[in-house]
Amino acid sequence: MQVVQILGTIIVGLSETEQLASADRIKRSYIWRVAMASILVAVIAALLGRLSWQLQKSRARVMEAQAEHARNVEYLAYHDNLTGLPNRALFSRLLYRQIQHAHRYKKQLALMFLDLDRFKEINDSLGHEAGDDLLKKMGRRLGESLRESDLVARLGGDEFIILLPEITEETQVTTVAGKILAAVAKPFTLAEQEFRITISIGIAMFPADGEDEQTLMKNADIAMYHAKEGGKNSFRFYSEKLNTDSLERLSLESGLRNALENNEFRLFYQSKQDMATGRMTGIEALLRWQHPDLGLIPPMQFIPLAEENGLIIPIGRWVFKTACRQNLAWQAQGFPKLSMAVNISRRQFFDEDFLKDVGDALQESQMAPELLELEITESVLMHDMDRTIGILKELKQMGVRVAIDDFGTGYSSLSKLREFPLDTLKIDGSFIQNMIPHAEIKNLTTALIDLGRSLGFTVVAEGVESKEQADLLRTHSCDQFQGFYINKPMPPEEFTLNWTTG
Ligand SMILES: Nc1nc2c(ncn2[C@@H]2O[C@@H]3COP(=O)(O)O[C@H]4[C@@H](O)[C@H](n5cnc6c(=O)[nH]c(N)nc65)O[C@@H]4COP(=O)(O)O[C@H]3[C@H]2O)c(=O)[nH]1
Repeated sequence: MQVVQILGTIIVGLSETEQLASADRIKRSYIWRVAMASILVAVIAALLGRLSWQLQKSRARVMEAQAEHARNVEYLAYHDNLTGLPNRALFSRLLYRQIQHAHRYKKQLALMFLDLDRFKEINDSLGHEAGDDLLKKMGRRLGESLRESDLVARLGGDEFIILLPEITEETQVTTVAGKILAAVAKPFTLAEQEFRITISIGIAMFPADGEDEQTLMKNADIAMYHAKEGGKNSFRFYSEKLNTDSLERLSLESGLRNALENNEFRLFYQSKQDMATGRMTGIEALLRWQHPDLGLIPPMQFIPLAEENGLIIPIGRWVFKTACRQNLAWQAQGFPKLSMAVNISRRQFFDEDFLKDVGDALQESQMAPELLELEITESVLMHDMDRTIGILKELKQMGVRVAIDDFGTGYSSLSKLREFPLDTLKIDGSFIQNMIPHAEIKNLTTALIDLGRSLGFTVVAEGVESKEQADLLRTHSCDQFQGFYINKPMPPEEFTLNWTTG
């Protein structure tokens, strides 16, 4: 078409230069348009290329994000999100593999079950944040006291588990357990305060104490339970004997269920004295279980069990009814009117029928409310402050007295103590028994006496065993005391006899 135009121009008779100039213009315009078209095509191609590259990149990003998500899900499924340690599921897998390996190469393994002593108390008194903080710090400390090849995991709550592979002799395990106890013994800073924490460790060995995961875990748990029973802050290897003891615990539990019906509980009584005059000021009722086969069982062996399974509620009801009745019986026999103290466990105190049960016991026995003193521990006090204060106020309205028991062993916030409507502060026996040999405990005990008195409480020293202790307490203006130095807890008949003659 353009060639025809050029020929057309020549035909109309223009000079050669003019004709060439015109053809040249048309040619340049043609080249320019071709160049523009090529650039356009190149730009479009470049844009398309970039688009496809971006598409590929974003596809790769999506795939990477999906992989990352899958990795996160897997991490969360196999790790404890508080401490970042492997969780039960991952530990179980790794343990299974290690057992197979140890089996094939005839090696030993050690499984350690760890449980924090009194973790609940810390959680309850300092709050869950401090409890979580402690668990995180504990996880880190455990990791630091082990070798790379050892494995530590958190099973949940305050339970940790450790696997030591390639053990050749038991002493290696003992060394590691000692190292762990020492690492944990250093103070922890929680809620800006320093705390000392202890743990109990139960150890089961592969293959001696079990050849599969379940048996090893169960036996390490049994050993841990016995380490706790034996005074906490210690470790214990599993043995057949421990297993028998655990079976005994089970039978104890089933026996406890029938003990109330079978009338197997007894109350023993211990008196309190005025420090200055030596006059008897009150009586404490202490529970015992007269087991048909095992004999007289002290409360600490079955009360935690009764707390766990809820039996403490009917047992506790029986305790304050019996104690009120006994007090009235003594009054009827002509003995002076004295206060009767009864221990209340946490589960009982927060039970919805608690106030009604106290009221019923008073009404039924016709004992004056001001003669009933309920002893609660520091951990009850700090568990749920608002609720506790509400219950204490209602008890006050009923005229009942309240004592804080085992004072000094918990984590009471001293500044909060004044907010509770309490009457008596009982200093724990462990202070009294250690204040003569240890000057710092003596100072602490006298500080507790001063604190209690300054808050207007009656201060009672528990567990006084010697004249020396009683004399020291007297010089520091303690109000009353209780302990083997005066008398041991005894059955009502013996108590009556003692009262008559003493
Ligand atoms: N080493 C020593 N110990 C002394 C001395 N004087 C008294 N004790 C013992 O110290 C414990 C004092 O009672 P607690 O601190 O309330 O501690 C009580 C209390 O927390 C709990 N408990 C006892 N009876 C009941 C009850 O009826 N209900 C509830 N919930 N808990 C109870 O069981 C704990 C232990 O009671 P028990 O074995 O009777 O032990 C009693 C008592 O026998 C002494 O001079 N030296």
